[in-house]
Amino acid sequence: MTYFPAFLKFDDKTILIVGGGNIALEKLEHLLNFSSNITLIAKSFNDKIKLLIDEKNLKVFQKEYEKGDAKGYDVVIAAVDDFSLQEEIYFETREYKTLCNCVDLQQYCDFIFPSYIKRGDLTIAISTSGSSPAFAKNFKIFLSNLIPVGVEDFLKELRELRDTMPKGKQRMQFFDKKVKDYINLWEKKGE
Ligand SMILES: C[C@@]1(CC(=O)O)C2=NC(=C\c3[nH]c(c(CCC(=O)O)c3CC(=O)O)Cc3[nH]c(c(CC(=O)O)c3CCC(=O)O)/C=C3\N/C(=C\2)[C@@H](CCC(=O)O)[C@]3(C)CC(=O)O)/[C@H]1CCC(=O)O
Ligand SMILES: NC(=O)c1ccc[n+]([C@@H]2O[C@H](COP(=O)([O-])OP(=O)(O)OC[C@H]3O[C@@H](n4cnc5c(N)ncnc54)[C@H](O)[C@@H]3O)[C@@H](O)[C@H]2O)c1
Repeated sequence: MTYFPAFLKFDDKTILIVGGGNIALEKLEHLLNFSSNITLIAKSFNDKIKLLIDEKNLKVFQKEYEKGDAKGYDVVIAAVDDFSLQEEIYFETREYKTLCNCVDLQQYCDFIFPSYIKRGDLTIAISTSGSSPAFAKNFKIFLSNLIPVGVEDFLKELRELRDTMPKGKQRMQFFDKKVKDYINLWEKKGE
């Protein structure tokens, strides 16, 4: 199975994470970079996730998951250590047209989490389609070391110019050259 790579608008989505362990924490940390409208349900929460929940002032329900709890959310992450509950949550979300991610059951994922690098407006997302999350993570580290310091400032400059210059062929050629020059210079620095 290959996935369509897309960058989704998450800041207006309501997100539910079911689970309060290490994996729920990992998913929460990623999601907080893109949304703050996150609710959590779990029988228990570990200390690290509790700290983050308090710091970000998130909505929390310490309880056993019950059918119906996922209703009304745009996105649900089933991050519990219980495969049958993950499956149950997935089939429940079919009724609501909610996007679901089950941390152990890839066949029950509408989307999967990539490994990603974020430097200002530059985001590089890496997926192995689930073949090897360890590869995705380590390849991210490898790529991170290749990205020049200050790329976020260069992107800021490009955005400002793009907002002020009129659209058209000339602008397209200008940016193509400017970016090629930047990349050539950075390649030379790496020699
Ligand atoms: C990228 C990353 C993002 C994140 O978690 O946010 C992510 N997993 C990461 C780490 C990681 N996960 C696992 C290991 C142990 C080594 C190994 O197994 O390789 C390590 C490495 C480590 O932790 O060192 C174990 C694991 N992962 C999944 C299963 C279930 C299964 O395979 O059935 C099991 C087995 C559990 C077990 O063995 O019992 C499933 C998924 N994990 C995914 C994403 C999705 C596919 C991504 C892709 O490849 O495209 C997918 C399908 C669903 C999803 O989670 O959305 C994050 C790196 C973040 C970073 O640092 O950059
Ligand atoms: N997708 C990934 O990236 C990835 C990586 C490693 C592990 N995993 C899988 O993630 C799962 C979770 O791992 P973990 O380390 O976070 O486990 P954990 O034991 O630390 O946490 C499990 C959480 O689920 C909650 N929970 C369990 N049953 C519940 C219920 N009925 N209602 C409400 N909450 C309930 C517990 O209270 C706890 O907070 C494991 O099954 C593991 O195989 C996924």
